Amino acid sequence: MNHPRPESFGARLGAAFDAHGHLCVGIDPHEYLLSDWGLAQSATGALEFGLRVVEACAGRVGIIKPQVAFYERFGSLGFRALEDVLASARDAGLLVIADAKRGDLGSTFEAYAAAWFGADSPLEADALTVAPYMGFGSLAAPLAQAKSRGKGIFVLAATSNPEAGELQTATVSRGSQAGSSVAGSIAAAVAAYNAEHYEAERLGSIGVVIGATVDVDELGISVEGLAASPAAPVLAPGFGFQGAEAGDVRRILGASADHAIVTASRSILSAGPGGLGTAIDKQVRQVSEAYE
Ligand SMILES: O=C(O)c1cc(=O)[nH]c(=O)n1[C@@H]1O[C@H](COP(=O)(O)O)[C@@H](O)[C@H]1O
Repeated sequence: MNHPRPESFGARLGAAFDAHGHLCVGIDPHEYLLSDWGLAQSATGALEFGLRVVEACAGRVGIIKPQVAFYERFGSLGFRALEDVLASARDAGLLVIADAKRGDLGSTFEAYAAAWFGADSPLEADALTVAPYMGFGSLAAPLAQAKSRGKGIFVLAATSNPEAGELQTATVSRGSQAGSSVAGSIAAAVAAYNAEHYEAERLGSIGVVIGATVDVDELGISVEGLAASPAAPVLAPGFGFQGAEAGDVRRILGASADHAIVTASRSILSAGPGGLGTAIDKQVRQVSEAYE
């Protein structure tokens, strides 16, 4: 069933929060998960895996996040499988964040945006994760394309991996954000972009990635700045397998928790195909209790 979609990504995200809460299920067909699920180590196995997750998510959550790398590893057949998973998610009315963590400069980034945002692209998704480490200005083309096509972008700011702090706490030496941490400068740039380009909306369409395992104060991120209207959505992976608990989302993200996407992959997917629905229901309950 195809639902008519509101115009901006931020508006669609707000509708998904209202209808289904804040949980996002990641689709990460790790090698060991394909084995545990009794599926082949192939694009066909990853396709079957993705389709079953989409089926279990439909009606239970509003947002999914396929991890592109687990499809890319099977080459063109893997991309074909991902295209089918994306099509099935679109048909199910799920909001799709393609986790491809793309990062490049100007005109090259424009081509990535065409791949993930193009209306006639087989890889079309609602939003894309991007890396800003070639400078926030390198995101100009995808930011403009996101705006014109009603898509969203999640910019890595403070990632959940333990080694990330070495770079992301470093001090920016030049420009309008001089003196801020790298993570803080990205968060501030995203907030400023939303204020300028999505001023009339409750939620901006440009978000940040903040791992649920990080200390936002130590990273120099202003969660109040992210929560100011229009609020920046926060994609927060790190729940479950990486150790963060959904019940702690308000403590971890403070004022920006209200606009957070609570993301988990392995902790849910390890329930296997038979237990997936129950595992999602349980996680949805835990997340909604955290928001009561
Ligand atoms: O952008 C992401 O989604 C992401 C950012 C980050 O800081 N940490 C992080 O774990 N992720 C992704 O989120 C997913 C986490 O998976 P689990 O640890 O199994 O829940 C993986 O697909 C990661 O690539």
